[in-house]
Amino acid sequence: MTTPSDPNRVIIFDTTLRDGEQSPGISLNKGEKLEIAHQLARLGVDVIEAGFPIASPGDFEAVQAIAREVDGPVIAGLARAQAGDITRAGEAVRDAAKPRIHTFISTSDIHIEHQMRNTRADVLEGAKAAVAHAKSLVDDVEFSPMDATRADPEFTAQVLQIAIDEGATTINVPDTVGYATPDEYAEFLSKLYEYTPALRDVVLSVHCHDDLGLAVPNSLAGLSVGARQVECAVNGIGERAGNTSLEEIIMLLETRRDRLGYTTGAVTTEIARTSRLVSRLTGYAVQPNKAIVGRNAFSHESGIHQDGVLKNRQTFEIMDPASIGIDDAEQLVLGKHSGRAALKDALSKLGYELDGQALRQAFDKFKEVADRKKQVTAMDLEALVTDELRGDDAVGAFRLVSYAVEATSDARPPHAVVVVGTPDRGEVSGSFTGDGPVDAVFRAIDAAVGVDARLREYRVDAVTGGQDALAQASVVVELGTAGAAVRWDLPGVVAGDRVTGAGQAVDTDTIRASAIAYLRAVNVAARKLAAGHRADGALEPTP
Ligand SMILES: CC(=O)SCCNC(=O)CCNC(=O)[C@H](O)C(C)(C)COP(=O)(O)OP(=O)(O)OC[C@H]1O[C@@H](n2cnc3c(N)ncnc32)[C@H](O)[C@@H]1OP(=O)(O)O
Ligand SMILES: CC(C)C(=O)C(=O)O
Repeated sequence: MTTPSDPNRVIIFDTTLRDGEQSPGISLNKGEKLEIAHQLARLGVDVIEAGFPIASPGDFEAVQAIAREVDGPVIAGLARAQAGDITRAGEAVRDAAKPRIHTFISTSDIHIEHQMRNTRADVLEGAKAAVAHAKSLVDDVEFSPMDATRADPEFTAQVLQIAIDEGATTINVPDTVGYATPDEYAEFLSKLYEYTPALRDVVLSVHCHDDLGLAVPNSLAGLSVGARQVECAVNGIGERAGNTSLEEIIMLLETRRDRLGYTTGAVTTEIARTSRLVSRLTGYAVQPNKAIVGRNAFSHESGIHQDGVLKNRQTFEIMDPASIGIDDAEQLVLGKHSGRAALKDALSKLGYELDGQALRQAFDKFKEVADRKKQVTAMDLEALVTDELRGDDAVGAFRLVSYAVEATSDARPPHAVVVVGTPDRGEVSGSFTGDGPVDAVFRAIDAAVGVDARLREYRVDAVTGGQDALAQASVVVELGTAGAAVRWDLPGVVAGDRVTGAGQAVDTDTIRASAIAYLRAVNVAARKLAAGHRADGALEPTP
């Protein structure tokens, strides 16, 4: 490839389809590799390392298909310093508009002695032959001294000199086992420049692994001493702990261009889509707190942060989610650390404009739920607010004060004791032994209040999924004066009237939600009775 004229332009070399695919459990077929390669081209990467053609017929075909079909980036195939590998890689990338062969051989003594079981002289010879062979097939040849950061820099420099002499146009210095620290890596590269001045005539590349979590900092350190190509993989996948994460390095360079001065050709708005595609096709989920593409990367949960973001996003955000292609980031996540500002904002998005006492009430309820529930979703919030807005637990109605239920798996039937606040008689209590815990609570309520309500419908739904989901209880009761022991005076109640009342309530505790819903249903029915409604809904003229 032609070297960019801007000296600070960083070449993005994507190895998702080669080193990324080396992650345990990942195996991409030709169609999947093509789909990812097309997306990488849309993302504007400069080089796609499409695979290791000697590895399998399938990988060869995938590299060949990418070379033939994907326009824009350089298409590279990896090859050991072996004639067969290089020939195969050459065949695979031949039809690309911009083909590259990337060949490598180790320069560390540990690899020379224990893996390749040969000598430094063999490595010098192997590198020379490999680069010469690759150069006979394509113009664009990249050479890597594998395990360089654990190798003798002088010997590595000697190998690099040979590779450059044979026509390598990019020299990539891998931290193969993710061992170097940023200072060491920068120093190592500086030494290579010192020992091999010809390195200034080619592109120096960095390829870092994340074994100690230093892949991105090491890549940045490499750039600081002159490297201008970064090898990286989407979502940071790759051998063992993975490679430099593509989205992190690109957004680091783009976001901190003010300080660092580097540019890339990346279309950053394609980052989120690329991450999702790679995650879906590889089966590798992205951790929620992953920088840039994690679900939480643009979310704020705590009240102080949310308040700041609502006032001005820059208070707690260094990047705009839209810049990586996220237009609908759920920025404010409601949980136990959230404050009124975020709650008010979330409610307003749901169409509820709450202030003053109503907001305070909703906030208290929200905190109560958030203490028991990891995250309060929009659906939870809506259920809570409508619950709160029903407001019929207030003055003039029955309201649940407390309940206790005893339910066991032995023969004893469940027993409930309930205390209810009444409009005119203070707190009254009742108890009942029922068929089930909910039945016991409902009948204990009847006993406390002094009604003979008939349960017509009862349903419990989970508002959202998960173990800590809010329960929404829906109850319909029928209440009548005929034969019922109604022991309170309601103005206008006519003997023989029967009416229905419906109530709903939301709580993390199913029994509590059920009890409140039941009392609300009783309140509604009692109000209807007082107003002279019949069970069929028609108005009964009161005498
Ligand atoms: C750091 C990296 O990520 S390097 C890339 C790693 N990626 C892969 O290995 C994925 C694809 N690999 C494969 O499919 C297989 O390993 C193949 C097809 C390449 C080779 O398979 P095999 O011939 O069965 O060899 P095997 O994998 O058992 O061993 C690797 C051989 O390559 C040799 N080798 C390793 N690196 C190099 C190199 N850069 N140049 C030359 N030879 C090398 C080893 O010394 C060993 O040779 P030996 O069998 O004579 O001891
Ligand atoms: C082949 C080389 C570049 C490699 O993947 C490594 O050393 O990690």
